[in-house]
Amino acid sequence: MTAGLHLSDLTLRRGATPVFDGLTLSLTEPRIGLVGDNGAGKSSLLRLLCGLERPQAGRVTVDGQALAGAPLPPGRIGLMFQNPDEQIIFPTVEEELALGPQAAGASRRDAQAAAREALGRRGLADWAPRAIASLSHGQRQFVCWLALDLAAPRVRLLDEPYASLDLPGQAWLREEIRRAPAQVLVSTHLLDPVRDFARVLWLERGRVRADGPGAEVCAAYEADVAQRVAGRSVRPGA
Ligand SMILES: Nc1ncnc2c1ncn2[C@@H]1O[C@H](COP(=O)(O)OP(=O)(O)OP(=O)(O)O)[C@@H](O)[C@H]1O
Repeated sequence: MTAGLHLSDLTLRRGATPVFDGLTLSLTEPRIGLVGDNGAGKSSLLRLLCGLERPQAGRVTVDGQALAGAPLPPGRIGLMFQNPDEQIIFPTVEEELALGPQAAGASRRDAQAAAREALGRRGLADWAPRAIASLSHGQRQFVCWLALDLAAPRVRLLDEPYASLDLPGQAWLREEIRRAPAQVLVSTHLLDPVRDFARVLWLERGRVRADGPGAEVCAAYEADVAQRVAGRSVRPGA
């Protein structure tokens, strides 16, 4: 088995818009960051890696198994969506968190107990019966992370998980990611959470502009943005 995520010669188009054209990557490091401007292709890459998006050409394998065709065994790979409302399907926190353990074979009762235990361990016991609709956007992002943690896939893909989190929430999630017994890929516009990652990819219009240690790649991206700002050549989603 070839452990990790491998993309070979991948082409993705959306209508007339080319997103990736012949992208080849091997992603095996335990922590990988994805940075880049709006529209660079970060979400598309994560969606391809978990099979939510099908390429027009090329191949994606997860731990040696091709994504096309049969679904992956449960527990292999999971996505924390950029928008929590696209991820959450149940009306209460406890029900949502119980989904992962139930899918892995736990009884409803044991799954709900696991959900309460996970919340209690984090000082959030009172969240169990709460209606999702009563939570803020950032609080829903916590729920999405906890749901992924309880589902415990070997690979976790996080799409802008810091987007709505306050400073304590960002610190909390960084620590959760640090301790997670899984390979974690994080797409983010906040660079600090990935600066110390062994590997960060800077995507630019569907291509890898830089690939290397987080500190170096983040500094290069910041320098490029500073140069564009100084040259008045910034525009949204460049
Ligand atoms: N639903 C869609 N329909 C058509 N084109 C899309 C759709 N979603 C994204 N795209 C296009 O695909 C390309 C890659 O978008 P993607 O969402 O992957 O970028 P991103 O790097 O995640 O951006 P952001 O930082 O804004 O989340 C862009 O050109 C974008 O306009």
